[in-house]
Amino acid sequence: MSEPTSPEKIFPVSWDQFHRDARALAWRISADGPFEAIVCITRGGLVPAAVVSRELGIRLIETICIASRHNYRDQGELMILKQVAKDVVDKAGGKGAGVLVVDDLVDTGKTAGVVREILPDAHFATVYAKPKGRPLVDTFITEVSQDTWIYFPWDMGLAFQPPIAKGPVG
Ligand SMILES: O=P(O)(O)OC[C@H]1O[C@H](OP(=O)(O)OP(=O)(O)O)[C@H](O)[C@@H]1O
Ligand SMILES: O=c1[nH]c(=O)c2nc[nH]c2[nH]1
Ligand SMILES: [Mg+2]
Repeated sequence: MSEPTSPEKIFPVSWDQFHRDARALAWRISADGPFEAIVCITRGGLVPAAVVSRELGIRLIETICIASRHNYRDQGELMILKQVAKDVVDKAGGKGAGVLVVDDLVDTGKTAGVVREILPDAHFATVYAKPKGRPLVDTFITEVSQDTWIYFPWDMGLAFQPPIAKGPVG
């Protein structure tokens, strides 16, 4: 994905906002359960999975470890570093029924597509969604345009902001 240049194409999310949105996601999927287990897509799915598991009382948490962006924003070859444990797949009749898959966002849908192949009957939930990936998730909270980059709170720190009247720096 190319770097978004105009300010309206950047979507920064604070911890507070992320917590509210993850909790809203839990509310939205609460009627679709009960779920026996959460499969969290690391690493981004770890944070919403913690919030959703607390809200819905789900204590069986499994991971599937996937990396697709090896140079921050550039999408490369998708690598599955760790598969879903067999007992979790088997628990769900082999296809994921009763399993909740959680990730922070769906962008191109590549990651969600790979996990769907493993757990086709699971319920897929992400906090944010972009249009290309949206058909691959069952529930999400906020949609942003495809050329927006979402900045998550764990990737950011406090920084000085030059006054608007000074114009762009550099
Ligand atoms: O819909 P896609 O185009 O596949 O992109 C979405 C995925 O990309 C990011 O993960 P990434 O692979 O960057 O790893 P991370 O979760 O460890 O940050 C994000 O957390 C999603 O899992
Ligand atoms: O921090 C991120 N923001 C995004 O918009 C995005 N899309 C894929 N992967 C992403 N990571
Ligand atoms: Mg991820």
